[in-house]
Amino acid sequence: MSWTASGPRTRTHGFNQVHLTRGLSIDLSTCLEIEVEKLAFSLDGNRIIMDVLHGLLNTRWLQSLLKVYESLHQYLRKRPQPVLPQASVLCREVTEMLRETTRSMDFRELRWLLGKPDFQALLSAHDTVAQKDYDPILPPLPDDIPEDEEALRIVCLVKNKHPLGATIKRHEVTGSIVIARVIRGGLADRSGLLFAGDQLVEVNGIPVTGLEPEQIIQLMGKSEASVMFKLIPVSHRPRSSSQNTLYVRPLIDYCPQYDPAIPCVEAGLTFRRGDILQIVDQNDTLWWQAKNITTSSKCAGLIPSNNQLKRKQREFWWSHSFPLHTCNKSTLLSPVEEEEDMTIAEKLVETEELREEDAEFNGHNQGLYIPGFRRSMRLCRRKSKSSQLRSSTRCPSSCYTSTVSPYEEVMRYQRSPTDRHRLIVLVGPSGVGVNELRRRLIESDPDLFQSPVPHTTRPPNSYEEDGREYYFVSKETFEAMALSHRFLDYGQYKGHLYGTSREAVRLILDLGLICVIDLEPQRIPEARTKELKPFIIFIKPPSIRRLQQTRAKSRIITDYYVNRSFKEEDLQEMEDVSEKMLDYFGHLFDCVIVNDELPDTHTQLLCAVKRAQSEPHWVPAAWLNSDMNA
Ligand SMILES: Nc1ncnc2c1ncn2[C@@H]1O[C@H](COP(=O)(O)OP(=O)(O)OP(=O)(O)O)[C@@H](O)[C@H]1O
Repeated sequence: MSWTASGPRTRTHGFNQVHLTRGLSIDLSTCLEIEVEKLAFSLDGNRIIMDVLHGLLNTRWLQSLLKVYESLHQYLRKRPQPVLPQASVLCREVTEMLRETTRSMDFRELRWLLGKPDFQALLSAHDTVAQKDYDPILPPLPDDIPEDEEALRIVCLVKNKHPLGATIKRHEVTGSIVIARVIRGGLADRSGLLFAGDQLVEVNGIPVTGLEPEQIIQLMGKSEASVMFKLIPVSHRPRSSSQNTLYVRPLIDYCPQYDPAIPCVEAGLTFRRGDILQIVDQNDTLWWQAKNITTSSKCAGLIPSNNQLKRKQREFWWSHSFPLHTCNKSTLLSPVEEEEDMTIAEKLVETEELREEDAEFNGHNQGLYIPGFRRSMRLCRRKSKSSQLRSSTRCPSSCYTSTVSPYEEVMRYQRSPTDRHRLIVLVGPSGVGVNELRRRLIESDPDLFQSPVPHTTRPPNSYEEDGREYYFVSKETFEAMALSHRFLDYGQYKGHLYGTSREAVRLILDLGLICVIDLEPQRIPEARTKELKPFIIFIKPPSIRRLQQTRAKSRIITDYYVNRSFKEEDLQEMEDVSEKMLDYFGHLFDCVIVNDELPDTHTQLLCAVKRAQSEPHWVPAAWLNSDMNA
């Protein structure tokens, strides 16, 4: 059809004159065409608008949508009725008739076709729809239902592909079989007819007296569509707990299959460290019921209670021990330890070392000074990072787990525009690009992002200003600050102490800016406070192959005179350390970003930082409850 902007043609139907619901006298696309023609008239032939409208009308998707719409309309008008409600009966009759005339090959083939299981299934489906027979057929109720309804209850549950959602046990005193627990959200719970403590009398008409719980389970498994229970209701139903819903972040992995203590493995809930669990039932002191929000589990499952976990903490089903150890060295590194961290090669070339201000990026960029990027600061951090990661892997878990709850209570927190910004913490293996990304972030908007000025015991150089490159303090002052936990992290490099203080961070946050720091993962607990509400971003290396490709021209910061390029073993170590960090500290990371192509990573980081400040995230409940210590 050709379109002109010359005004209406001969057709005079108006869109609003066509009654769509009373049956389409013309089809919908014709109707729209007429409307567009009318518009052409009123738009005085505006060709551009008309072309747009015609283009739209002729798009494939709109045409398809209109076809669907019209088909549905036709269906609604016709309201098709089944020709006969029992096609399978007719099929049987035809098959019988064909049996009597078996001479012809065609008849035999037709009989074979009609008898095929898929054809029979098709007819059965047709009959179900034709008869609108969607309800399951329940077995008839027994005749001998006692008059006192509460004395005995008959419950018939229709099975589906999900488990029943209840466990049974033998009562310790009476020896009778009782419902041990009803799993929240499961079939039994949704029926509202089974309760913990109900005594089981019969299953599918078979008395359970003398049967073992396992035999009863088998009995239930045998019934196909439904299962019928005869029960003596529990006299005192436990009142459904009115506690507020509790959310926790487990600090361990848990797999019911490896827990010999769980009352029913099938009812157990698997979770990983760092998942978010919604605790829906705490009535049992040993086994709670929870849903895994992270894996979107619909039905609750059993998880060990806090007390149970603490009791079990040394048993083999702990797939990972919790890595944060209170015994981690909080004292300052001794010179001897520092010495140990240096390789032989580094010691040999010590005379050639760079002055720290000669580093590749020392904070000066186009008139803007960004503190915290000096070589000494970074190298001291790297040394303490590697030594502490080693010490945490050596240390037995018992020193920590005996004192810390295996579940951390969490809540949703969304920063309000009047709150201070959340502290942004970047974590990653050495060389992955944490400093590069931090620098790019700050340079992208220095009026919003800032890095705290570190403290050092090193004497200032002539060109340095106190409070710009560093806060220059005495060793005594530094040590006193460290002892009173005023540093988020600190370390020693070539006899001098370097550290990032809470005050320096606070100074930035108080200005309404976003403070960005990098931390070694062992120091994250120092920063996880109600005041700072840190958002922790893990910078992960890509695959070794991608590292080889992307880091071909990159330089690794060293003690040497020249920062050298990455060697194969550097890349491998980066991967290994990254795995370890994720393994030990993954549950503390709010976000993981793979640093593959630098510009992409920078964009992702920027988005993550914005989300941290404006979207809700799970945080420790202690950060939000005024009566809890944080
Ligand atoms: N995605 C990337 N592609 C290419 N080069 C990169 C990428 N990310 C970082 N680099 C480069 O890799 C080198 C090391 O990065 P950077 O100094 O930021 O590491 P780091 O994680 O801060 O290490 P450290 O903790 O040891 O100081 C730098 O030369 C940096 O420019």
